[in-house]
Amino acid sequence: DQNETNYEGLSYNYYEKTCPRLDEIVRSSISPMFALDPTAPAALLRLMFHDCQVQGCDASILIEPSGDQQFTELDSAKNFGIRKRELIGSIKTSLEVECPQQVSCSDLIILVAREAVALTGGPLIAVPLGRKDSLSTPSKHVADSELPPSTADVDSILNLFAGIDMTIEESVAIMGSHSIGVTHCNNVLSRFDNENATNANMDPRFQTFLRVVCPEFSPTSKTAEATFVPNDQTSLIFDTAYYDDSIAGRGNLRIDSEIGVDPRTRPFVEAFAADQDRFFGSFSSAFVKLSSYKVLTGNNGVVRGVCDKVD
Ligand code: HEM
Ligand SMILES: [Ca+2]
Repeated sequence: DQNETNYEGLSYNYYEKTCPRLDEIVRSSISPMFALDPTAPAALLRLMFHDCQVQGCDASILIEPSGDQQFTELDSAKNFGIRKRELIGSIKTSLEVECPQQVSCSDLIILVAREAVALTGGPLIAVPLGRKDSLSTPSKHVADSELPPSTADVDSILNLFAGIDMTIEESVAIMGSHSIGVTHCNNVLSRFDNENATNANMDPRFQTFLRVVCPEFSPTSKTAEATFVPNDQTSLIFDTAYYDDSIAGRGNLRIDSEIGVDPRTRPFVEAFAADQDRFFGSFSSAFVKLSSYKVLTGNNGVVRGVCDKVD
């Protein structure tokens, strides 16, 4: 319930005294960056998921290699395509002027993801704050095991999100994140194998389109890693087109297609395709759950001075 002051140890007025203009500063810093690169909001929404999914929302994904710590989360192949992390660091730098040592990098990741949704046409989500950043060194191994593979199916994502206390409706709603952004060709090649379960519910004309854009046949080839397809028909706008595409067999990934046919998820895909308000409502509660996953609060973490280094 968003009216509660506390949620998982976080609160809706956490920076009221220590950084009262936080929301404005974040918005006015990020919106010119988004204007400069309209594909950046998608990158930052995905960044939130990939941070939260690996040892909780603790900004572990931002840590750069240093000293004897040579491998970081970014070295995991599951983090292929993660981009724009540097924008968090640059907002942190401007925040340090007005609110030195106050705002955690993990809260910034959430606030920026929230702006990414709002500024592309989605709901403006009230998010509870007060996360602390991790002190532990980041692990490629944990990223490998905790992030879903690009071939994930309905069973596996319902399991994953049930672990974050999401309903099936919320699980289908959070997948609506794929309403913005891109998928690189290396992640869609598995869907050309017509004997394979990964290409269930695929419109043959859509497959033809994908084959034209993604002609490389080795997923590790440089061409496959450099070319991409849009996530839905309106990939710069946060809307319900993702659900229309799913129903029509135009989903890029196995999960994008399968939610449109699986009897557990299809009713919600249809409901969201027909009712944007319902999608936005369910998305908002799912976003708060995901962004509160295993957070560090109080003395369990720190406020890093620089986002890409463990203090
Ligand atoms: C749990 C099942 C999920 C799977 C299997 C999955 C998989 C993927 C894959 C393979 C890509 C393409 C990356 C690339 O080729 O560059 C992608 C992109 C994306 N994902 Fe997911 N994802 C899942 C859930 C989520 C969630 C929960 C969110 C957000 C809360 C999210 C947000 C995004 C966004 C915004 C993009 C576009 C990124 C960009 O344009 O750079 N995904 N996802
Ligand atoms: Ca993390």
